[in-house]
Amino acid sequence: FSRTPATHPLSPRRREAPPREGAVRVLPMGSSDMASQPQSDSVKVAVNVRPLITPELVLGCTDCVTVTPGEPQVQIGPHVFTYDHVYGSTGSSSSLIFEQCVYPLVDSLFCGYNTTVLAYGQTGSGKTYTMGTNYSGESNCGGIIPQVMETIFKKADAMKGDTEFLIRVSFIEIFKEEVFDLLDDPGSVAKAAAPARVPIQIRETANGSITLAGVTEAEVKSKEEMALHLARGSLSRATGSTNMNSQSSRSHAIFTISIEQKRTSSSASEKSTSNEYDILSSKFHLVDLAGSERAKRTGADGLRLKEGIHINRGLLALGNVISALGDEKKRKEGAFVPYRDSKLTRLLQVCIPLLVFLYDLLF
Ligand SMILES: Nc1ncnc2c1ncn2[C@@H]1O[C@H](COP(=O)(O)OP(=O)(O)OP(=O)(O)O)[C@@H](O)[C@H]1O
Repeated sequence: FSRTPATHPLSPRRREAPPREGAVRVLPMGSSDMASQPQSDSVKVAVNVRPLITPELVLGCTDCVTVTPGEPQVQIGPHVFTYDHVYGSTGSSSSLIFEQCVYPLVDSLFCGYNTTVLAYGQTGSGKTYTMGTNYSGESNCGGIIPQVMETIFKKADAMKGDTEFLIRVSFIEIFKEEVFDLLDDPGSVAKAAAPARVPIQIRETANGSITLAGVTEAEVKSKEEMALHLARGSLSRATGSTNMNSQSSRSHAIFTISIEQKRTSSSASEKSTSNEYDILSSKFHLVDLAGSERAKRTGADGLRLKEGIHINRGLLALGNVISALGDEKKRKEGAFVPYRDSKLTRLLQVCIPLLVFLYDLLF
């Protein structure tokens, strides 16, 4: 069976820092199994503060984010924000992000939970770098996605004595409010502007789950094979140059790893006595959002400006969904959650239950 959480109520943050302006809300899981776990284990919100990059140093930019020593807290001017973790700058080393925030999710994946890591932040703040979405098999191996891939195959290898695995990947982007399959055509590069691209339709099944009609789900047998799909999809992803990022992602990208585990016959007899599963299915969604942007600072006009408007609209819809889920009173009253306001929230509706926000900071 698949232990996909069915609902996803929100609870207030455990720890508050004055003032609360701009604080990121936390989304806990909702199934009865998950509800029995401590909230602190369910959801984490982490900030990764990237260092200044060469063009910024050339312009004489300086850091304006201060990390409170020994605390997962950042200060920007008079405002203080507290999270579960703060990485980069004088906080913990960014190399710990995977171990502390993501590794436990890979464990959950193997226990049958759907899990999600979502990178959110201003354009140029380092989301793609942190997620490792552009991993080509050589560079950027410190990114989250390559480490997830490696860990999944290591775990699967260790379990292959009594478990069969079917591992598949899909890779989609939401570009100007249309969903595109990034794995549908191996040969094409930079297809975003090509009129021939046919968007995928989002469908809702009778039991309320969201599916993407005809999306490519490629079976993979090794980390290398999975990395090839990631690299191929990333090449197809819509990117463009703005004043704030020479290679700015112009779409929200979701790389999904699906795992089906089946006990082999040697362990089947144990299974019948231990009331275990036949097939356990779970998904890991790795979401690299396009960055929020201000046209004045990105210098966007024409097509870029239109893209920016779509990006901001999707992010605003995501914020509204999170706010709606975060209002405990409204939630208890069964208030409306505006999932249908954008394709992004529609798709994330299925993966919001277990969510790690990676909040990349750049000021
Ligand atoms: N931790 C880091 N250390 C060094 N360089 C970094 C780091 N994070 C990001 N960068 C650099 O900063 C630049 C912007 O990063 P990136 O493209 O990942 O931003 P982004 O948030 O994905 O932007 P957008 O939303 O526009 O796509 C890149 O040149 C990247 O190499």
